[in-house]
Amino acid sequence: MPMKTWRPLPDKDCLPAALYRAGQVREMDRLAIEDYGIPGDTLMERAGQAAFDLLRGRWPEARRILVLAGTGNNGGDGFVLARLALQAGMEVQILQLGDRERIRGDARANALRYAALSGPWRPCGDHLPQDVDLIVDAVLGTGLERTVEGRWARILGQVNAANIPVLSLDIPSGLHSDTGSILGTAVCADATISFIALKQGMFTADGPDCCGDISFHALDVPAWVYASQVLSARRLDWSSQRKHLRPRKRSAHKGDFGHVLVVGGDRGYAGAGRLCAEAALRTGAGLVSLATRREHLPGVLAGRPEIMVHPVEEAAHIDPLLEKASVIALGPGLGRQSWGQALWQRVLDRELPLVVDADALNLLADAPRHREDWVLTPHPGEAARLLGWTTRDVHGDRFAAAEAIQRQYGGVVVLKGAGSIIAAGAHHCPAVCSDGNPGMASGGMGDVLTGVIAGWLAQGWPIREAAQLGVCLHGAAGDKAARAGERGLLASDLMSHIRRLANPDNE
Ligand SMILES: NC(=O)C1=CN([C@@H]2O[C@H](COP(=O)(O)OP(=O)(O)OC[C@H]3O[C@@H](n4cnc5c(N)ncnc54)[C@H](O)[C@@H]3O)[C@@H](O)[C@H]2O)[C@@H](O)CC1
Ligand SMILES: [K+]
Repeated sequence: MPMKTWRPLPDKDCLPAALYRAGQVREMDRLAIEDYGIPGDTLMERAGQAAFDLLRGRWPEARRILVLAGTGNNGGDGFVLARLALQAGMEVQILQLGDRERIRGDARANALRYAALSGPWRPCGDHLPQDVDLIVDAVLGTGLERTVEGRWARILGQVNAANIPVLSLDIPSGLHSDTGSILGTAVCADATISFIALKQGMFTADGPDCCGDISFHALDVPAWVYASQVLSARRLDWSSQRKHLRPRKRSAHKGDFGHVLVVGGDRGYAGAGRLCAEAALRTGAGLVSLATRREHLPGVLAGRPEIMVHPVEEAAHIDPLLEKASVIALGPGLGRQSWGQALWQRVLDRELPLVVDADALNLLADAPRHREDWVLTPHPGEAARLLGWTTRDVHGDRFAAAEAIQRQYGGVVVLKGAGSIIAAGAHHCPAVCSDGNPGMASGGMGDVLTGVIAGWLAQGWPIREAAQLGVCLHGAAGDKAARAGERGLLASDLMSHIRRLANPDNE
């Protein structure tokens, strides 16, 4: 059999933005097969071939291939790949999870084709062979319907513990296509090649950890098949968002770019307000004021004199500042004491676009309100409080959590964490940001995000667009800063990158 030439692994920029749920991809399969007349066997052949091409390109030295196969069509893809590998002269073995008698249809046809070449195919015992160069995970795909347990869980655990590269077909086994949460146990792959459409769960919660490098093959399914489905989510990154930015007019003055008022920084939290204010300035806000405790003034001014710092000891002191502001960022270091509570109440009475973060979200959870002109930026713990869910529930379905907060509280919700989700109401599909890295799990990063979103709002962007631009700019700045290492990354390390990225022409 002639060997296909290798196409390089597409980088993130080449991945489609449209994301779907497993049920939608199943419907696309059905349409392609029944209405367009592409035999299911042909789709499976294309899937196995695409995966084999990727394998050859990424691991050219691999000779000994172990394919872990389930009993569904995901296993069928694995049988195609196994046959192609065998025909290419590789040493191949298939370990079967589940009863091989249950394999049906196209998967069965491909299992028999493989067996006809005398390829080793044996039931999976309790131990994973270690003398292989590569493991192909073809156990479970979009058909995952319950928790992975027993022998299956033990074997997937051994796959993760072995120091052997793993390629997952379609989606890592055990990862839920719709939520990105692990059902019991899931494979953590080095690379995943996804077929027909990207699944929304690959980009949030456990998805990024499990998938490794994501690659995509449409299996030449025609465009109208995609048109039959409304995408369930949209993948965003800075490289797509930056296209919305235009150079400033030469005649611009600072009044054109708004005035952000940051409200926060109770005793002991001076840094939060300062980080937020500086991030708004670096994003391009014309003016930034910070309303905070009197004792924080000297420190903030010494470090960043461009921030107009105002002492606010009583809530009424903030009124003149509210008159001048065009956007408010409320919450960084606000605390939940009487000082923070009084400011929260005072600010809520004004009709100004708001970014609400940190303790302001906890105050909101205590006394829920609904507004359309705010961006709420909870992390999973704050999201859980807003909803009365557990943090585990939030992690279990981050899309549902973000949408539920949006329904209850209005505006635009940014659910932070790996694969931040932006929910903006029933008329917009949720977005998930694929920028960012675990180095950003450190104090002050949320304050910077709040400032960045407020910075875009101040420059006139509508709240949904400001939230999208903000989340992606923040994630991309974090990725740039993390080039020097994820551990030890500081929130303030993002500032110079925010500035550079916010000016795409200068990058
Ligand atoms: N024509 C098609 O439908 C195509 C399907 N493709 C592949 O087919 C996959 C979907 O195939 P299927 O719908 O057959 O589903 P899967 O192959 O993902 O698995 C379904 C089987 O696994 C069992 N199962 C589900 N959860 C389990 C668990 N936790 N523990 C043990 N067993 C479990 C189910 O009972 C069922 O027997 C895709 O992910 C993709 O890899 C591709 O070949 C492209 C074409
Ligand atoms: K899989």
